[in-house]
Amino acid sequence: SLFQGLLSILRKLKSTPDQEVRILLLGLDNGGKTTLLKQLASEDISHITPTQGFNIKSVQSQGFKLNVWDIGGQRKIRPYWRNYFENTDLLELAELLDEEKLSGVPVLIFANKQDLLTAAPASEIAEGLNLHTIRDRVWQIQSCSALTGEGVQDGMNWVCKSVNAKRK
Ligand SMILES: Nc1nc2c(ncn2[C@@H]2O[C@H](COP(=O)(O)OP(=O)(O)OP(=O)(O)O)[C@@H](O)[C@H]2O)c(=O)[nH]1
Ligand SMILES: [Mg+2]
Repeated sequence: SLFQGLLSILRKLKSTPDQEVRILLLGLDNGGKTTLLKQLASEDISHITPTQGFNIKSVQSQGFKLNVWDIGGQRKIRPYWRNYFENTDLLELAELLDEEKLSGVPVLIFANKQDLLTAAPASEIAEGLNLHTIRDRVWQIQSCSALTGEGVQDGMNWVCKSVNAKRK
């Protein structure tokens, strides 16, 4: 299928040169991943529909080429995540952290939609996800609004800083 073709291309892209950073944007549907990615690339965010597969976008930041993979989060798409990781369900952060192929990879959690009064604050999300128990890698939680762009670049700056530190 087209999807399998895409996956095989993505697998070939796996070896990433030094100045390039591969970022997986994972999360449940409607979380704002695509909006965040488009905001990052300074693209129009007014006509975004649920992602039926992948979006890949490259953005330059701090001398890095960030190759961001935005993967659809709808329940019917989530099973495909495992094609990439060759693992079963990866619905939980804990499972992602256990994934051998992602060992030591810095983790950034975006607490998105902070422009909404009903949004859970980052501190609450950090507690709910037990982030303080993560000891095997650097992690960060970043409040943001993909709608206004607030916090998005700050999050990516942290990513660049962490990748830099890891490669030195
Ligand atoms: N208020 C508010 N709405 C947002 C924000 N970010 C995204 N949205 C809205 O949330 C909805 C879903 O956004 P998407 O970017 O499509 O979400 P997604 O995570 O890519 O969803 P899937 O592709 O289905 O996995 C859209 O209506 C966005 O406009 C935000 O920071 N604030
Ligand atoms: Mg999307």
